[in-house]
Amino acid sequence: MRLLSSLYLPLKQPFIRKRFPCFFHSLSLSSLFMAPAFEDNNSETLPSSFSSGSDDGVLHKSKVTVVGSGNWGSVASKLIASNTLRLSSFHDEVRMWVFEETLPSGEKLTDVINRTNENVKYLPGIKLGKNVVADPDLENAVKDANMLVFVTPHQFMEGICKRLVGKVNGDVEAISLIKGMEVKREGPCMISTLISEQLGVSCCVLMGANIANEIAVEKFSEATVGYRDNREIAEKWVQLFSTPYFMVTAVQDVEGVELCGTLKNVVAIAAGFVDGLEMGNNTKAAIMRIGLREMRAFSKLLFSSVKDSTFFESCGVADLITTCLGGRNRKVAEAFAKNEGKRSFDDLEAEMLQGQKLQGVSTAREVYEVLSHRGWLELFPLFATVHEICVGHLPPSAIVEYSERKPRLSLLEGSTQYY
Ligand SMILES: NC(=O)C1=CN([C@@H]2O[C@H](COP(=O)(O)OP(=O)(O)OC[C@H]3O[C@@H](n4cnc5c(N)ncnc54)[C@H](O)[C@@H]3O)[C@@H](O)[C@H]2O)C=CC1
Ligand SMILES: O=C(CO)COP(=O)(O)O
Repeated sequence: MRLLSSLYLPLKQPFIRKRFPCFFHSLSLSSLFMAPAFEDNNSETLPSSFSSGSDDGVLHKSKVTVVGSGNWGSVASKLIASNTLRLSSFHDEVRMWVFEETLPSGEKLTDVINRTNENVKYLPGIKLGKNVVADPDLENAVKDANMLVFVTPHQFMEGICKRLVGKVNGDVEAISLIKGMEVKREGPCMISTLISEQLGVSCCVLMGANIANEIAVEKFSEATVGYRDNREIAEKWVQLFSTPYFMVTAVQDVEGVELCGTLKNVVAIAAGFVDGLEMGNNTKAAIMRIGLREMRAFSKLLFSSVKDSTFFESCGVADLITTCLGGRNRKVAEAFAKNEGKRSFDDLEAEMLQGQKLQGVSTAREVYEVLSHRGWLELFPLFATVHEICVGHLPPSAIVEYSERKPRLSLLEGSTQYY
């Protein structure tokens, strides 16, 4: 923790010291040996307006609503709520929209969250902060907000956006924490684009190596905000999420950041197959390496603006690693392979995740649709094979057999055109 935090000292120190004096009291490590961490021009950490204390004397307070209350949605609400209490530029209250459900006790989830200050279903044992107010009414939850944080499983976002058309304030800024995409007749559509287009708002993204249960107990992690052109807004999102144990960096590459978060879930499914078949660490590392290459190639084919350096941020290689080691996609894919594909992902998801949702299986299907439609299947053997295994066209063991398909492999390995 001390070592990781010191990575940020040269740029973040003034702000962090001002806000969290106790945390930094004991930090005195020289950061000299960390210098390479700042050589990358793609990373833009907190700028001066942020570090000079922009919360002081601000006339207009921002009101935050979190749309979503699953595992990550609840942790995001906790992070945000700790900051809105501290920073005078935000209203204290954080409204959290809850997809209402009745618990086995007969009580409504929303009532229990508001009574106990805990999301007993999706994040049991963690206090969210007394200023988090659960609200089952979507329109009511967003009506006064000017900062909207979207964090639901991606398959529900189209419906949510439709319900919100014309219901959000004119001055709203949005951010998506959602890892996934939609595929429409016109082609792939990132969730941040869906939000922007449907609601007429600008939308940043926040992705990273962020297994929610670890952040819930305040274990150190990093995250990446991706923004399009408005750096001030990106600063505000960084401010809203940053804590001593959650270090946020902003990069000007929305598509790159969002595609990293989206595509790593497909690679995590592949890693789970490898684990289920007990193929060992070397095989898993090979899958991760090839997966990272396909992530980068796919992203750059879709958006030429995507930056290579984004793949070295938390949203890139770090998220890939953590998800392939400890994520839900990996875990359920492991069980799928152990059962030799005889039990469906839907079944296993319901049994193992108790209401939490996988994103990797549907993302593999969505990616496959894009690959088929554009004639790119041969270029992305890992992505294609993951989908074919998920739908039962290939056995889980095919996850390493694809490399024997010589034309595919030679394209993947030899091509400089796409990499
Ligand atoms: N859990 C994690 O560790 C992380 C998750 N994410 C991403 O965050 C996004 C949200 O995931 P989680 O918060 O973990 O959710 P989750 O998978 O824990 O929970 C599922 C959520 O979906 C809701 N839901 C069920 N049916 C619905 C419907 N018809 N309409 C709307 N909502 C419905 C449930 O009420 C619940 O809040 C996903 O894209 C995920 O990839 C990103 C980083 C970490
Ligand atoms: O996105 C995640 C970690 O950054 C969580 O991944 P899983 O959905 O596979 O748990």
